[in-house]
Amino acid sequence: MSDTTDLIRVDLGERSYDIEIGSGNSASLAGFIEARRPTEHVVVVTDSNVAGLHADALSDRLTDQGLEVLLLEIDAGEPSKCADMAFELWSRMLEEGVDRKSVVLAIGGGVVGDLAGFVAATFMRGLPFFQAPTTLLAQVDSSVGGKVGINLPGGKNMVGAFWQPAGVLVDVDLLATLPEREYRAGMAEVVKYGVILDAEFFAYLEANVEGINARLPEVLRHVVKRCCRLKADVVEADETETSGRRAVLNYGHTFGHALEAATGYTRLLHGEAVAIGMTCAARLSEAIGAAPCGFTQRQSALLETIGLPTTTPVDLDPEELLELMWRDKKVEGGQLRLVLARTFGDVGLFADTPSEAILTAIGPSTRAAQGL
Ligand SMILES: NC(=O)c1ccc[n+]([C@@H]2O[C@H](COP(=O)([O-])OP(=O)(O)OC[C@H]3O[C@@H](n4cnc5c(N)ncnc54)[C@H](O)[C@@H]3O)[C@@H](O)[C@H]2O)c1
Ligand SMILES: O=C(O)C(=O)C[C@@H](O)[C@H](O)[C@H](O)COP(=O)(O)O
Ligand SMILES: [Zn+2]
Repeated sequence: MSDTTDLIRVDLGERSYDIEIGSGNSASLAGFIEARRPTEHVVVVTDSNVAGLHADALSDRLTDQGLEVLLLEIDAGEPSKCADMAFELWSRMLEEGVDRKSVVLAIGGGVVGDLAGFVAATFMRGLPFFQAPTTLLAQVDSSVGGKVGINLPGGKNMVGAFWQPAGVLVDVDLLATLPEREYRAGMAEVVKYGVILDAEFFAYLEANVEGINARLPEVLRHVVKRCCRLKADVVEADETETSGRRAVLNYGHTFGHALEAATGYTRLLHGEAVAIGMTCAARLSEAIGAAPCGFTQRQSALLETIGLPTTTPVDLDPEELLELMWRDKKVEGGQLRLVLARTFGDVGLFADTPSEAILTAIGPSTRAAQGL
């Protein structure tokens, strides 16, 4: 373990918590939990990839340190973020005698975190919940802020809750085993933070693409810390997405979630869908005159250098995608509200965007061209 860890405080009154960021610090997970929610029993939720790589060993360590551990493993992948899987976890917890003194610990990526958090929020009307994120995406975004939930076949994250974790322990060393494609997908959310909140951070990413692609530890630590602080600030200002401030975190997501649903949650990773969605949002921002000419080009250049997709798959029908976009949780009073950009570091909610402009921003479709 490194000598130093960084602590980021998420200030939410009685729901406040720490994000601890370090290298090798997952070795002290038991102490991190017990210092915040004294307990004897931990329900560890993980997935079939993370189990053998990290979660089994971390669970053994918790046991060695005196905690009783129930280890629950789900199949890896987005399709597990569903009602059937939540039902299976609730049922196992009931059978195994989990009670209100137990805590739930997610060890995995955003799928594990969102699902385990939803189960924690609902089992016996709510158990304390900890996150030990193991993907870049989860370390910079999904483990922070308390959005937990599951997908419906027709809509992403359609059932869920705001259930803040009692603590988040980020060990960047765990990223060493992350497959390249998953790492790049996490970078999409990182780029998002630069675009929506911090032009200087966006420029830092542009200047450090080599270090990013090489996963240099100092670059990773800086990236994780900056994203967590930026997200914490937004969540502190608008915990439950009521005032509209939190909606900025949704940049690219109305398009992205439609792409994920249209492809059955199996073809595109969330981060890949967000990268394409951010490109659509940027194009639309320019088209309506909100963002200056060249904005999309600069954003796409960074996404593409990192190896992320920026074009809508040609077999998808823009009209069908637009229909799916109307299921977005930001739809209000019969208006589709989209997060669009004014410039780097400055985005906001826009209503009344003409459908034709949205369809054009989604991009050309060979299906439409073929009259399908
Ligand atoms: N709650 C939020 O605020 C929020 C924010 C962003 C995204 N999300 C959600 O997060 C999900 C995507 O998360 P994700 O990208 O982490 O996907 P994921 O959880 O599916 O993990 C990606 C893949 O990496 C594997 N993996 C995880 N850690 C690993 C490691 N250290 N080494 C090797 N393999 C590892 C997993 O088994 C999986 O196959 C989506 O459902 C998205 O909607 C939620
Ligand atoms: O935390 C948030 O708020 C976000 O919007 C972060 C997003 O990256 C994340 O994908 C989130 O799950 C999307 O939320 P949703 O409310 O649009 O389902
Ligand atoms: Zn996201």
